[in-house]
Amino acid sequence: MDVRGLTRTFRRPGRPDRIALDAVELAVTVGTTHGLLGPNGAGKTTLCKILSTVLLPTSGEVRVLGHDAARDPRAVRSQIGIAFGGERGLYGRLTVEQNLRYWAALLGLGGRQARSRVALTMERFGLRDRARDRVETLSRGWKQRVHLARAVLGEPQLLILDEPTAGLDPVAARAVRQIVSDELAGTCTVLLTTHDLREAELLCSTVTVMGGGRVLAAGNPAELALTDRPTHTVVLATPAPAVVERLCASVRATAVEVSSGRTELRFTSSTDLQQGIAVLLSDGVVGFTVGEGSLEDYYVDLVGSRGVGE
Ligand SMILES: Nc1ncnc2c1ncn2[C@@H]1O[C@H](COP(=O)(O)OP(=O)(O)OP(=O)(O)O)[C@@H](O)[C@H]1O
Repeated sequence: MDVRGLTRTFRRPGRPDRIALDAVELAVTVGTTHGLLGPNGAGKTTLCKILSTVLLPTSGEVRVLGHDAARDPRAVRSQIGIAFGGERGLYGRLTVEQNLRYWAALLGLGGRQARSRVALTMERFGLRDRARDRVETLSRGWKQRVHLARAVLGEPQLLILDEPTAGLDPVAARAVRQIVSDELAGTCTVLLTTHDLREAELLCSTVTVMGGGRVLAAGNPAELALTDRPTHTVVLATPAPAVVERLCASVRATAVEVSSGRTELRFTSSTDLQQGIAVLLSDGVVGFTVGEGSLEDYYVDLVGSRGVGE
């Protein structure tokens, strides 16, 4: 997938145009899982809609699986699967199996081929015991599985997942993430939008952070997490200003007040971290948690400093 200089402007009668995408560049390697991150209004959904040929770009080049998405939308459509989540696209009165059979028919599959494809997909997504349940009776987590199953029925080469775990409880979210990592990753290219940065770290080999319609950063999540940032952090459970002062005088560390009464010590090497912990323990401070640089910290610094949230 290759996006160059992509711009999308929405005309709004009586009001100034809204530039949803502004000179966006995106390159995703075939067979990998790529995360699209960014605050509300960043342009993620607009970009997904253009990639899936639902929306035309205003200008720029969009190549999906070797085809021009604007000029040759049919070729793109036949090779992609989309899961937008929520209630959209599922028929509540039909059972899980009927929904999938219906989609198989729309894909042009018939008879034995449709039956076996649907059965296999239900098996892969843990839906076999729910096959006869009406979709309207399922919880959001199970509905999301049906969405994913529906999206892969046509054996797409590119799968676009728009916030696949949004609104799910932690157990259901983990089950969906497991399906993405165990069943989908590696079988096709996956483009996933999410606000859950831990999820992006777990599932994506590369991410693009968007803000205000532009690309703010792109790369491997673990590498981004450490860009211009501390490698390790120690958060103290209770204030200990005298100890923190002593520690910062003898070890390469910076102390940041992250919330009232909560101090975070930031280290840029594991040697400094070890020395810092030794100072804390020798002063009798045992209430602290050690963390590593996270994508979330990086994201909050990046997006916060640009003021690109809605
Ligand atoms: N049909 C439309 N008409 C006018 N403006 C639109 C339209 N669709 C999207 N926008 C605007 O384009 C910008 C990008 O919206 P988009 O939905 O792509 O953001 P997003 O990153 O997906 O946000 P979220 O995380 O909330 O889903 C927003 O300012 C939005 O208000």
